[in-house]
Order: sequence, then C-alpha cells, then structure tokens
Amino acid sequence: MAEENNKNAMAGKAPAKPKPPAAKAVAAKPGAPKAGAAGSAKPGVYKPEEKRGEVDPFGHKKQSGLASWAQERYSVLNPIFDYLKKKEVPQHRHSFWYYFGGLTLFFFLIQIVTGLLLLLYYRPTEAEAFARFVYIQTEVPYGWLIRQVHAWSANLMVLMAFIHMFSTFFMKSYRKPREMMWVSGFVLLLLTLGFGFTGYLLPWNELAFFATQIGTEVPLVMPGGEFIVQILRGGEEVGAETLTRMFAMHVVLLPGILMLVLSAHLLLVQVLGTSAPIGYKEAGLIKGYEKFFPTFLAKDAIGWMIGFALLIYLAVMFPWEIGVKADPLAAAPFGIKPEWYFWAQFQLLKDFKFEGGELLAIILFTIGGIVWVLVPFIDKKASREERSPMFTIFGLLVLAFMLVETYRVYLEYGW
Ligand code: HEM
Ligand code: HEM
Repeated sequence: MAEENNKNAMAGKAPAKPKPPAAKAVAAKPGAPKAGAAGSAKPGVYKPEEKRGEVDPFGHKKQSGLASWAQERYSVLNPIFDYLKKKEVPQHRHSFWYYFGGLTLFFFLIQIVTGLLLLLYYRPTEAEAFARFVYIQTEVPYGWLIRQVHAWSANLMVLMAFIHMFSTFFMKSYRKPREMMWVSGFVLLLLTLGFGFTGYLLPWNELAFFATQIGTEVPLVMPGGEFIVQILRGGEEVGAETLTRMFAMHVVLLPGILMLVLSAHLLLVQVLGTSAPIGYKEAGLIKGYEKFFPTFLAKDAIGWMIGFALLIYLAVMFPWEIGVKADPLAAAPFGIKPEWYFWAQFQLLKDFKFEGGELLAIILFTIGGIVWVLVPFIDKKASREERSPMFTIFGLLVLAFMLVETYRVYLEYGW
C-alpha cells in the first residue's frame, strides 16, 4: 500500500484513497476484537495477527515442519543479518591483509576453548601446578594435544595481532573516523601480551619461573617501581602468591577486560566498515566491493581453516617441552629469556646496561608506545585523505627496530 502510494506520488498522481480502516485500525488496539478474520474471535479476547513479518533472511521459499519452526525462531536475528548484509569490503591488491584481524580473533576463540579445558585439570598452587601440568600432558586423554594447541595458538594469536597492527598501520586504516579502532586495537595487543606473560608462569617449570622473575623485576628501576613489583608478585619474590595472581589475571581479569574491549573493537568494525588505502578510490584501484555477509565471512572461514591446519601441524610436530619443576632456591640457569614477543624490549634493556640505562630504556619505550597509540591523531595528512609518507617511514623504522632487536636475541640465545 505504502509502495503504491509512493509510486503514485512519483508519477504525479494523487495517492489512492485508503480503504476503510476496519481491520487495521482495530488490530492496532490490542485487546479489541478484530473485524474480518477476527469475526470469529470472542469479544475482549486478544487474537494476535496471523500474518507475521518476513522471517527468512536468505529469501528461501517457505518451508514446512522443523525448518519453518526454526525459521520463525531465528527471525529475531533478521535485523542483525540485514545490517551485516549492508557492510561491504573493498577489493584491491592489498585486500589480503584484511584477513588478519579475523585470524587473531580465531586464535583467541581457540584459546578460550582450550583454556577452559585445561582448567578442568590444572591447579594453581606451588605444590600442585607442575604435577598437574605433567598429568595433563601424560595421563589425561588428549590432554597433550589441548596443552600444545593452547601454547601454539597463544604464539599464533600474538603473531597475527602484530601482523594485523602493522598492516592496518601501513594501509593507514587508523585515519579518521577510525581512530578509536586503532586505540582499542592497541589496548587489545597489550592485553594479549599480558595473557602471554601471565600464562607463561602457570606450568611452574624452571624456565617459566626464572623468566617471570626477570620480567617482574623490570619496574624496579623506575621511581615507585617497588610498588608495581609487589602488585605483580604478591610479595618480595616470585613464589606461591605470584602464581595465584598470575592465574587470576590469566583466567578472570584479562579475559573479562579483553572481551569488553574486543566488543567495542568489533562493533566499530561493523559500524564504520572496512577502509581502503588512501587514494585508491580516486585512482580507480578498487576492483569492486564484496558483501561482508556472507561472502567475506565465508572467505574468512577458509583463512581460519588454514590457520587451524597450521596450528594442529605445529602442535603435533613441534611440541613445547615440559621442562623441570621450578626450584626457587636454585641458581638461575644460563640463557633465561622471555617469550619471543618480548625480545625487542629485552634486547633494548640489555643494550642500555649502564648507570641509569635501564630507566632510560623504559622511558624510551613508553614514549614510543604513547606516540604509536596517538598516531591517528598526529597524522593530520592521512585524516585529510592525503598520503603521509613520513608516517610510513616511521612505521618502517619501528618494524625494522623490532625485527632487528628480536633477531639479535635469537642470534645470542637461539630459539
Ligand atoms: C579465557 C581464556 C583462557 C583460559 C581460561 C586460559 C587458561 C590457561 C590455563 C589453565 C593454563 C595452564 C595450563 C598449562 O600451563 O598448560 C594456561 C596456560 C597458558 N596460557 Fe592460557 N588461557 C586463556 C587464554 C589465553 C590467551 C588469550 C593466551 C595468549 C595470548 C594464553 C596463553 C597461555 C600460555 C602461553 C600458557 C602457558 C602454556 C604452556 O607452556 O603450556 N592463554 N592458560
Ligand atoms: C586481539 C586482538 C585483535 C582482534 C581480535 C582484532 C580484530 C579485528 C577484526 C576482526 C577486524 C576487521 C577485519 C580486518 O580489517 O582485519 C579489525 C579491524 C581493525 N583493527 Fe583489529 N583486532 C585486534 C587487534 C588490533 C590491533 C593491535 C590494532 C592496532 C593497533 C588493530 C586495529 C584495527 C583497525 C585500525 C581496524 C580497521 C581496519 C580497516 O578498516 O581497514 N586491531 N580488527
């Protein structure tokens, strides 16, 4: 009816007179008896409209039985499907990089599932942690697989988050109006690194113990650093309290905060859509647009399956070792180093081994981090949709610094 009126209006005709209001007007009042079909209804008894809204988001033909029952139930999701169908992803020669946010998300989901399974057997006490960790590896059916997948997926999640960050940096996806995507993403990276750091101690083996000792003493060189160390360790030294704290952070605090920030990040992705590199639209370099739902999501799923195959291959072929139980009284073995994703900071601290050098290294790193997170607000050219080569060079320098420092640790300590 409304459509007919619109057509008429466009053709310059007066809109057709609406039909006598009987059925509609009465139906609008819940509780009032309906005319026509409702003629049979008893007065005062509410009979809902029999004809419902369109229930099938995919436009299939009407089905019967279970399928139609299910169709009616998921019709509440229609607005979401409709919204997702509106989102489009630009296709160009760098589209490949759009898969890495989804891959990071995928490995995080794997972490939740495997983490919850590990929780069934793990116990976070100084006396039991290592024994339970060995028990998971050797006795629990498929326990070894779950632990290896958790440990490998942690590494892959961090790697994907780094690739995602640098690719969005070089595509300048952070520019107006996506500044908060960048900021929320950066917070997600910090939280992911926090997961890696707190999870590392949980097996309570020698390597984890001493690496955590070195990691948690870094703030000592800062004014007021002792307070931070106390908070992290729950005492002067790494011990039973530290294990409890790391465990609580790993399975409660960090997942809670990460879920919140991730929801904001993904909501922004949906609302603002996917950006294209600067100038691509004007230069005709966009080959086309594809629907996020279901086309891009289906391609994302292929990426996830490849990621999953790689994960299982790594977990089975290159298992992480169990090590020996931590002995707080023993001397630190030679060659203790943190996880690879902290190697750049680790090397910088080693390079600055002079009086006051460590504090200087921390200050430099903190300033670097602040500048990095504020890039969307500093890069005015990009926000005006103009190329900003200075920022590309800045990004390349940061990437080169991280790679060189990481490689130097590899050369000195091996893998
Ligand atoms: C809600 C999600 C998570 C839960 C419930 C969880 C739970 C656990 C548990 C119980 C352990 C100890 C068992 C063991 O050492 O094998 C563990 C270890 C670990 N977790 Fe998680 N985790 C979660 C998410 C993550 C995430 C997102 C990351 C990484 C970025 C991560 C990284 C690690 C690491 C590196 C270890 C030590 C692995 C090892 O050497 O075996 N976890 N996690
Ligand atoms: C747990 C970590 C993260 C997850 C799960 C995640 C997830 C996602 C997903 C699924 C997308 C949409 C698809 C894509 O463009 O790849 C996205 C977009 C984006 N992410 Fe992340 N992200 C994470 C970390 C980061 C980090 C570390 C940054 C940067 C510091 C970042 C910045 C962005 C930006 C700027 C976009 C918009 C891309 C565009 O419109 O072209 N994200 N993120």
